[in-house]
Order: sequence, then structure tokens, then C-alpha cells
Amino acid sequence: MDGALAASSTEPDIDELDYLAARLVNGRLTGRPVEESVDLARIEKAVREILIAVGEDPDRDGLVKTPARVARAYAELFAGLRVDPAQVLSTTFEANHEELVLVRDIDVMSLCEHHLLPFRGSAHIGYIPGPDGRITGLSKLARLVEVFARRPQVQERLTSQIADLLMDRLAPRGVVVVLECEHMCMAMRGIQKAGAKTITSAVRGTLQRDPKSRAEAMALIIPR
Ligand SMILES: Nc1nc2c(ncn2[C@@H]2O[C@H](COP(=O)(O)OP(=O)(O)OP(=O)(O)O)[C@@H](O)[C@H]2O)c(=O)[nH]1
Ligand SMILES: [Zn+2]
Repeated sequence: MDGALAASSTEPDIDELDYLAARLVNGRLTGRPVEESVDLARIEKAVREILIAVGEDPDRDGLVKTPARVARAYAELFAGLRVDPAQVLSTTFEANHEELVLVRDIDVMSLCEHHLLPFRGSAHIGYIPGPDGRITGLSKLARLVEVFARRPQVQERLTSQIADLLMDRLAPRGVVVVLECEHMCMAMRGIQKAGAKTITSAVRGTLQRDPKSRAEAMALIIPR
């Protein structure tokens, strides 16, 4: 991402929202300053308009600070837009491990890009290291989920973005990513089917080509 800053010896002067974006990537500041990328005043203006449009009084006591709160909340919820996901995997290690590495049940919270309502569930991410034995810290898989989830998303794209970045940065033999989420846009409004779960998968490399390895990985991800 343009304007990315590397960690420096002097403490960067960042505010709380930049700090949140930075925290997504290993504690390093990699995003642009929040005031360059999130127009808080514009969000505030829009939220005030929404409150008026739904018939509320934006000047009543309980709502007077709401536009500012929502603006800061959106900046936080979309902090992933200011982060280069490749930075998450900038630290890798070598290991003699040629079998599956799988992290299950990573909490996922994102906002669907159609209604800007949350979807929530679990991510399961597995990969088989490549011939060069490159692996990454386990927490980095969860950080990767955060960077892509904190953007307006559809579950399918979120799933494949995680898989594709792992393929690109770790050059593994294969990758499998499965997400199971409940979408509030299907629960709170519209069809109103609370509890319905959407399951998406992205499978790459040998895990895509070899049905036996894929079945083994899937059996660990979704036990019967
Ligand atoms: N494929 C996919 N669809 C999603 C996701 N999140 C929300 N949706 C769907 O996006 C669709 C948007 O459909 P539209 O017909 O344009 O919008 P709508 O009239 O609000 O649709 P309803 O939800 O059916 O009332 C809906 O069917 C949602 O269920 C997602 O992550 N992936
Ligand atoms: Zn939606």
C-alpha cells in the first residue's frame, strides 16, 4: 500500500485509530494516517442525515454524540482498508514440516458490503508448507483474517483473499480456508432467518488437486 511506513526507532505520532490499524499487523505502523483515508467529518454528517431521515432528533441528549461515535466505529471496523495484508506475513520461519498446519475456530467479524451489517463466525485455515519449508507464526493467520475482515466484504471474497495471500507469500504446497458465518442481514431484516450458516471454502495447490489430502484436511476442519 502507498505510504507504508516501516517500524522506526522513534515512536511514530499516531492516534488511537492508527494504532488500531497498526495493531492488525504485528504492532508495526503500515497504514496511512487515518485522517488521510477516513473522512470522519463526512461520516458524521451522513449519520446525522440518516438519523433525521428515520425520524429521529439528532440533537436530543442521547444522540448528540452518536454521529461522532459512529464515525470512529466505522474507521475501526474498516481499518483493514488501510493495511497492506502482505505485511502480516513479512515474518516467516523455516521448519522441517511437510504435513498440514491447521488453525481452527478463528473468530471472524466483518460487515457485508451489501447492507453494512455484520456477519460473524469462524475461520479455519490450513496449509502444507512448500519445499523450502517456509512457515509463519500461527497468530499471523488470525491477523490475516482481521485485515481482510475489517473491510466491506462478501464471505466468498474474504475466504479466497486469505487463501490467495497465503499461496503468494508462503509458497506452500497447498492451502485450505473454510469460513462458517451467520449474516445479520439475513437474521435482523429481509428474510429474517436467524441461525442460518453460510459455509465457504477456498482450496489451492495440492489440497485442490489431491482428493485424499483435501478429504483429510476437511475432516479435521469439520469433524463429523
Ligand atoms: N454471496 C453473498 N451474498 C451476500 C453476502 N452477504 C450478504 N449477501 C446477500 O446479498 C444479497 C443482496 O441482494 P439484493 O437483492 O441486492 O438486496 P436485498 O433486496 O436487500 O436482498 P434481501 O436480503 O433478499 O432482502 C442478499 O441476498 C444477501 O443475503 C455474502 O457474503 N455473500
Ligand atoms: Zn448483507
